[in-house]
Order: sequence, then C-alpha cells, then structure tokens
Amino acid sequence: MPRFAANLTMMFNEHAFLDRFQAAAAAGFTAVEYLFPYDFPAELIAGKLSEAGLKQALFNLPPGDWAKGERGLAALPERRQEFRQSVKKAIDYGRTIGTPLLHMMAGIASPDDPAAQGSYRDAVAFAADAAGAEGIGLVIEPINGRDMPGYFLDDFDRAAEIITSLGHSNLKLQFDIYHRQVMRGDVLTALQAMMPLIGHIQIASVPKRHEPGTGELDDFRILRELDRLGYEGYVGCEYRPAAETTAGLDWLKNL
Ligand SMILES: O=C(O)[C@@H](O)C(=O)CO
Ligand SMILES: [Mg+2]
Repeated sequence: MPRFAANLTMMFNEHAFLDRFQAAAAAGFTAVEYLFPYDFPAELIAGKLSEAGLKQALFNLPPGDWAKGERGLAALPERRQEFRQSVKKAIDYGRTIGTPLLHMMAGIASPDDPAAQGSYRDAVAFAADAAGAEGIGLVIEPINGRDMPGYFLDDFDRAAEIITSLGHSNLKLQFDIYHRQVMRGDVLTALQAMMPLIGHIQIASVPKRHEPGTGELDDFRILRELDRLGYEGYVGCEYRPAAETTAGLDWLKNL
C-alpha cells in the first residue's frame, strides 16, 4: 500500500494547528501535508515536524486573500508582481521546513480568457524554474467547480497538456482522486494514463469528502492500483473526518 500523509488542514481539527503534528504522529502517520504554513514562522513548523518525527510531503504557495475568496494568483495577470513574491515566500518556507513539493493554485479566472491562459503558463514556468533551483518539485491540481466555483484549472487533460508542453522535469500533476471523480469519473483510466506526470496524489470519499471507503468508489481498489502502477509518492489524506479524526482511522487498518 502507498505511504500516507495526514492533511493537517482537514484532519485533527480537534487540536490547534501546531498541535496537529503530534496528534498525527501519535495516530501512526509518518508524514503530513497542509494548505498553508504562513501564519507561523517556518522555523516553528520545522521544529514541530522534527519533534513529532514527521516528514513534510507538501504545502501550497500563498493563495492571495483566502478569506476574500482568492484561490491563487497564477492566472491573474494584474497580480504578477505579488505572485512572484509569493513564489519566493513559499520557497523560503520550503527550504526551512524541508518540503519536497509545493502546490501552486491557479486562481479564480475563466479558463477561456487568453490573458489568464498566458499569465498561468508564464507563472507555472516561473515557479517551476524557481522551485527547481532549490531541488523542490512543483505540482498543479485540477479542482472541481462544485467545491471551488470559477477555479481556472478545472480540467485534468488541460493540466496534463500544460505540464507536457512546458516540459520542466520538476513540474508534475497533483491528482486528487476526489476532484477527478466529481469532475469526470473514469478514475482508474486517468490514473493509468497520467501516472508518468503525477507528482502527488490525494484521496477522500465522494461525495462527502469523508474517510476513504465511505463513498461511491472502491477506494481500496484504487489504492491497490497505485501500487500496481508503481506510484512511490505519498497519498495525502485530504478528507474531512465524518466525526473525530482518530475514531475514523480504521480504514487504514482495513487496507
Ligand atoms: O483539493 C484541494 O482542495 C487542495 O488540495 C488544495 O490545495 C486547494 O484547496
Ligand atoms: Mg486536493
């Protein structure tokens, strides 16, 4: 079975963010991911990881003003300057925390707008170059429009085309099984076809985004298929526990 990373943005919400590292380790996780570390100094987060004996799997670049509904800056041409500063900030954090991967969100913009398209391609290339210079991988993630209306990168084939055509060796796809199923279904075929492009995988049940094994897909079959396909990265447990986080971890024992 693949290696799992607890997503500390969604899991262990019974605890304050900085206490979730220890809680994840106590529950048996060896790695974590989360959306954003930027409310805290990078050194503090690095200390929490090392005290808990955890590895960092991934976190996101700063997304703009999340509270105001912003979901990334990459496809927003008028925010280019701020975007480039956000790349620097993420890489500074990444260096201190020791992340192998950064996820860059695209932003709320029409996928049909040529200015957004140009801005996005330019941003992906810029961030991939900058992260690559530090030995860090960059991933982009198609997100379904029901959870995130208006999100620019709302299609797996388009993400694959961008990755392939830009051709940066450290630029990969973040394949969130939950988003794929909501958007298009056909999960196993897409995993097989896109595996060479995949840098990170996340999982949650569909439709409620709860624990794997509680929704409409055979999540365990999909996880076994990842082994068969030779996937060696982490699978981020990016789900909202149906009740208390540790009480819902039995699915890991049933693999
Ligand atoms: O799937 C998601 O929502 C996340 O992986 C993310 O990075 C943006 O919210
Ligand atoms: Mg995700």
